[in-house]
Amino acid sequence: MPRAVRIGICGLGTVGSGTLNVLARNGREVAARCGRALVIEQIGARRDNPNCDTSQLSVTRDIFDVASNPSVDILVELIGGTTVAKELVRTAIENGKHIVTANKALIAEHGNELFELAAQHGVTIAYEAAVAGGIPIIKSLREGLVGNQVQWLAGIINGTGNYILTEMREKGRSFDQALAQAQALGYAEADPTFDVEGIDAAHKLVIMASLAFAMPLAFDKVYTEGISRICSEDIRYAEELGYRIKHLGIARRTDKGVELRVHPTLIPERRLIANVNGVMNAVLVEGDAVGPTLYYGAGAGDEATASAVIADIVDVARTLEAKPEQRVPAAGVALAEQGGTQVLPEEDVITSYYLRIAAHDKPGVMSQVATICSDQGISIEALIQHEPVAAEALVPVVILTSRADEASLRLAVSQIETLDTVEGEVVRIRVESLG
Ligand SMILES: NC(=O)c1ccc[n+]([C@@H]2O[C@H](COP(=O)([O-])OP(=O)(O)OC[C@H]3O[C@@H](n4cnc5c(N)ncnc54)[C@H](O)[C@@H]3O)[C@@H](O)[C@H]2O)c1
Ligand SMILES: N[C@@H](CCO)C(=O)O
Ligand code: NA
Repeated sequence: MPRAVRIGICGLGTVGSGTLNVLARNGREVAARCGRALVIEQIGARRDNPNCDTSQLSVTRDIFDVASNPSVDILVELIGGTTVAKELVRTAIENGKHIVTANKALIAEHGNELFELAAQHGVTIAYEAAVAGGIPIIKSLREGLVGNQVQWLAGIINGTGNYILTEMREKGRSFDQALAQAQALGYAEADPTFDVEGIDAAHKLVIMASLAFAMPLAFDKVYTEGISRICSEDIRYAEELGYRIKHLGIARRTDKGVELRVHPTLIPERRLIANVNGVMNAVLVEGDAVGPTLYYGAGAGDEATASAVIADIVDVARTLEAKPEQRVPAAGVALAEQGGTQVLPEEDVITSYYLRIAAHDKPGVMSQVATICSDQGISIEALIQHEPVAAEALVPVVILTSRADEASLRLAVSQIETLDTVEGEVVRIRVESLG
């Protein structure tokens, strides 16, 4: 029997406490599967967490004690953020420790540099919990789909955002009420604007894209749009047209580069992914050999995320004595084998659009809108016009367009907004068939 693997856990919040609790419950079976004992050598936590029991464990208030503890083999970083966390991970790597992290911000923004450092020191960085919580999507992309050229992937990869959209649609809750609930349940980031403005999803998207397309992490190149401007009437009108609004991260291989985008999206309601609700996440991956595959599960929460953290601990533990080149590379390929980061400019992305126009109830509006669209090569595929709620009130006109490039659509929208018969900004949301 190989010697026990010694684990140091930094951060005892939602995920840290969840990890301790799952290990306390399932540790024996996990160790049996791993083929070696798992010992929690040290915990680094600012304060005790009443949700877990550390009375039998060695706890330090200084997380850097864990990074320099010669008895720790694997440092599990669960503090979040990109400043102290980066310093902690760098220090631990320089001290020869393997890293397990749930921190997508850290990997997305500093992964290129940290992978390089880890390679120099012959250690690995595992980050399954960083994307889609408990769903083993990193392992699927990096190992299960290794025989494929991934064509595209699309995912609901922020549990908080999906929870908010679901609560708004199903229970008529306000955006703010639903967000407060997601925070109380431990789903939201320390700064919840990361969730609602799409930053967290962008972090996760680039991590998946780097694995799917063997490219360096390119967080600064993701087009990012959040859900904070989605209102309940758009959710309702989308339903009338047979669609659901979901916040998607999409990465697609094209001849001109890789599309990397996060934005609210109308999806046909018959698609499985359109029916992924609450905190659940789902990622669709289209491989050239396998075809479409779908991964579904809890994208956030203490024990669901702990499931991924523990899977990583076991992966690292199983290859603790292996030579670095015998391990699955953290980036999916050796860093020298990564291709370029040619990302398609947003102006060139082609999709259909949902447009909502607030129009005065006067003859001729529709023909003016149709002419503007047709001048840009855009046709109108569906249209619904609602009754004004009161005499003189504005009429919501909802349009689904044909596929158009972003630049043409922008031009059409700006012309529609200048019409005398139209008030305010046109609401526009991309539409994807995902078929
Ligand atoms: N909550 C989830 O569902 C979830 C899911 C997947 C990934 N993540 C990621 O996991 C990480 C942790 O998230 P969380 O939800 O557990 O956050 P959290 O805020 O609940 O926990 C973080 C803990 O780290 C501690 N901490 C921060 N800086 C510290 C320092 N310098 N020294 C000692 N302790 C320090 C905090 O006091 C807190 O207890 C983040 O990177 C997050 O993005 C969270
Ligand atoms: N805040 C994140 C946690 C999981 O990464 C979410 O809501 O999806
Ligand atoms: Na995961």
